[in-house]
Amino acid sequence: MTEEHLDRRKRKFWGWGYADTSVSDSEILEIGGMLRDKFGLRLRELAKAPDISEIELREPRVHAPESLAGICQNDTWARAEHTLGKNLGDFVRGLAKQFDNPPDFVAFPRTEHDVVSVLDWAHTNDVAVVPYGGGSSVAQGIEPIVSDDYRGAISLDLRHLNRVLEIDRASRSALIQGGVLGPDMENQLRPHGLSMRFFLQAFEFSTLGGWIATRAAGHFATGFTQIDDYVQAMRVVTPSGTLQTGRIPADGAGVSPDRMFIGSEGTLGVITEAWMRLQDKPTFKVATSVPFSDFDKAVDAIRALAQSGLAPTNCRLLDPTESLLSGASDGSDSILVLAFESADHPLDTWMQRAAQICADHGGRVSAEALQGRSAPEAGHAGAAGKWRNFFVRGPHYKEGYSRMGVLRETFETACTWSAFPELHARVMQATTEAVKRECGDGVVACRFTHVYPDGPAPYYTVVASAKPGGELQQWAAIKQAASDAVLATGGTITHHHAVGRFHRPWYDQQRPELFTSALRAVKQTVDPNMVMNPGVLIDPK
Ligand SMILES: Cc1cc2nc3c(=O)[nH]c(=O)nc-3n(C[C@H](O)[C@H](O)[C@H](O)COP(=O)(O)OP(=O)(O)OC[C@H]3O[C@@H](n4cnc5c(N)ncnc54)[C@H](O)[C@@H]3O)c2cc1C
Repeated sequence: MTEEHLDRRKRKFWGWGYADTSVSDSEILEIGGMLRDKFGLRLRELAKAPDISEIELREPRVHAPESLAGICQNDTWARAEHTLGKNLGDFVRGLAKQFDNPPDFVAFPRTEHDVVSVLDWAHTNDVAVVPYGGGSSVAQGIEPIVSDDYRGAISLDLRHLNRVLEIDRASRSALIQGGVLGPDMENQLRPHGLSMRFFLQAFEFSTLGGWIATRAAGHFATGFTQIDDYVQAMRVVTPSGTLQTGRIPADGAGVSPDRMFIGSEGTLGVITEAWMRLQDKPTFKVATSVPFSDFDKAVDAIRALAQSGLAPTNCRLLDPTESLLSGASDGSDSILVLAFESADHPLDTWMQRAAQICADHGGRVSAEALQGRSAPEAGHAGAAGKWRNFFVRGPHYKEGYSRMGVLRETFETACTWSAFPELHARVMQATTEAVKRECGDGVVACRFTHVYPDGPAPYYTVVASAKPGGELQQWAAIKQAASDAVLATGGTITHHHAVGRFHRPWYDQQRPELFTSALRAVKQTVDPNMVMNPGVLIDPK
């Protein structure tokens, strides 16, 4: 990919992806047909996507100073593009042309020095700064909503900090700039035979800095799941100065400075670079899918797998509704998508043992898997293939759901295995009741995205008919019921979607009070004027 290509390809100001690509109407209607036929949803005529000429933004409250003018833009496209994230409410508001909180301008730093200059100016002028990676936040992390205590708010888009700067082959790690998108990073690592293998669903339009700032969780279902495990060292620019942590494989020297910034969601500073742990490209892969007629037995099988030490790369359990939604089955079974990969050794022994565990718990395991081989339909075909395609295309469908009047959104959590049965029962009951009350129809589906020896990360999908103009209220009521049930039964408000502004009410309940004071003291030190992403994680002033 040439530099020109990286810099100039325009992203949509609303929706997902580049401005010159779109999911076709026929693809959206095909999904709509499935939802109508299988779940009885009421579809609307496809709404037209908004055109930039129809978008009206409030006048900018502040302007870039002369010294920064060369890296700043305040045209309607740039401001609109940096207003909304990628959750249901963002898509609904975008479609309704509601861009109420645009940044006053957008800064596009080309160097770390530019980042320092922007923060210096913002800090001195009481202007809030919202760091922006790929803008794939589903937690209102990038929407510049700030109080009148600030003279204005700007978005700091890091897309030009998009280079792999140095590779340490012996230590299998690389120094990478924070604004690089997933595919651009992998393209630069590939010639070295290396990969981060951190394929979160939003991989195409999210950045390394965004992953670190939100504690994202990627491709691996066990072992290395969250970005925390991949970070070796990092460099952060704060309004009080720049901080560089040391490159150490494991460090016992007190509280970890990396851990202070991982998950800070742009509230403490800007992650400009990080040394990241990489993987060799896997050459051995083995995969299968296992149907279970009993969801509870499937859960027991996954727990046994998670505690076995086998560490499957993929270990995703889809309940019958999730299987039906993704086309992985006809909805009568739960499906486990199971895979192992290695750059070093064949995996038949691992697969054999995993298949036996599944069979012991009632899974209908293929003869090939029991012999340690891939099932003929595994990977890119059959149930696993259908699930994979749906997963990869998923982000592109999001705007389509809103356009055809389908209320579709997800929420996720993590809990211990001992807490899971009650959490799942109460979450399903509270959410299903809220969905029926608010929408009159609809379903709630569950899958495990990640599993740990001590518990799963359950991920729920809601699909229902939307009330025209009432979608935000419908989802607010459903989300409230679901999140209250999650917290009441020992779950976290988010395993990997971050806190942002949207999850604040529950994060405020979950976070220990003394920790709030400590976090505030840290913020006071690195960001004394509280200009960094105010309203995210803790109250600004
Ligand atoms: C369809 C879809 C699928 C998704 N799938 C997953 C998934 O599988 N796993 C997962 O973990 N998440 C997922 N997400 C959520 C989202 O992709 C992650 O939160 C991601 O890490 C955000 O990265 P970004 O670069 O887009 O950050 P942005 O959305 O731009 O920003 C997110 C937050 O990080 C801050 N930030 C961004 N860059 C920096 C930086 N360099 N320095 C400091 N702060 C910064 C922002 O201020 C903001 O608070 C998904 C989202 C969508 C829309």
